[in-house]
Amino acid sequence: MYIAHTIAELRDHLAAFKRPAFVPTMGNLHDGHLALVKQAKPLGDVTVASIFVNRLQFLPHEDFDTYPRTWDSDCEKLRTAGCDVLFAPDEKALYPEPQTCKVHPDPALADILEGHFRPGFFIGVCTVVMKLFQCVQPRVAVFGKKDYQQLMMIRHMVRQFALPIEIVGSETFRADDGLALSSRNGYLSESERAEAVQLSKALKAMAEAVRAGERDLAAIEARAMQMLTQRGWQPDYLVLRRRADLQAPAAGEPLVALAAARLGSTRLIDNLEIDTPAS
Ligand SMILES: Nc1ncnc2c1ncn2[C@@H]1O[C@H](COP(=O)(O)OP(=O)(O)OP(=O)(O)O)[C@@H](O)[C@H]1O
Ligand SMILES: CC(C)(CO)[C@@H](O)C(=O)[O-]
Ligand code: BAL
Repeated sequence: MYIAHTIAELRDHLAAFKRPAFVPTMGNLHDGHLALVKQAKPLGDVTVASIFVNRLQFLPHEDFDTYPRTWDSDCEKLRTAGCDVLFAPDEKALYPEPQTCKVHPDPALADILEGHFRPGFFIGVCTVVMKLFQCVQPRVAVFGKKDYQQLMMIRHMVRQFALPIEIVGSETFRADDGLALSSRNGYLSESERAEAVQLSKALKAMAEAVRAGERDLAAIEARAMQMLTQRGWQPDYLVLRRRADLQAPAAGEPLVALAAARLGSTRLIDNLEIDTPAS
């Protein structure tokens, strides 16, 4: 696996290829990330991953400084997964001057849910992804559905700027008990880790209620909220939205249940696409 630490090194190396398939990450890699790399492999003539903890998408009180950085094991995992190129710039290499020119994504999608609770988050994400896209110039890029709104945001950005990049969404990789794998799961204590499964259970209960034909979506959301709150969680949101734009659904529209909640000091997100439309 070739490791590029600068944009120049990356461009020199990738000049020999026509169809890079790209997986951007913030490192501390787990099997969910590796599934993305394996999915990317047959889609291009070279598989590129990036590791960059992007300061622009963290609020001042968030975990930028403590975000787990596990360089040696990340490299080993990427090699084993068959990654060909790792782009791992430091902040000076990717942002040699303050990044004052930013991508401002559509507020209708960027300012709700994650964007509401993490103001500016999607400006930071879209700006770094746009920049990484300029560096790698991929033909295809793979993102996880675990970060559902992020995937939608990137698809929208790519469409609006007519970027010649196919965006592939990869199914959420879960632990045996149903917890979505996430780097931030590493912050959980042993007892919190056992409790963490309740987030996906709350989403499943919402999906079951929709499947059973319950029409009052607000009541379904309120029950899920109460269930987690009673167990000591602090939910930011637990909602049923239409898949097209994550707005309030009307009858007959395909749904997705989305959640973000804090367990102790760890904030987890998850979501579930629901086969049955709103009734
Ligand atoms: N369990 C998972 N299944 C599928 N894709 C995932 C999973 N976890 C992360 N990804 C995807 O991997 C890419 C990089 O994500 P990132 O490095 O932020 O990992 P993360 O585990 O989501 O970290 P965090 O805990 O900080 O949210 C994103 O496209 C993300 O959606
Ligand atoms: C897409 C991304 C790598 C941008 O920093 C990050 O938001 C992530 O890891 O999901
Ligand atoms: N996994 C999305 C990146 C973030 O939470 O900062």
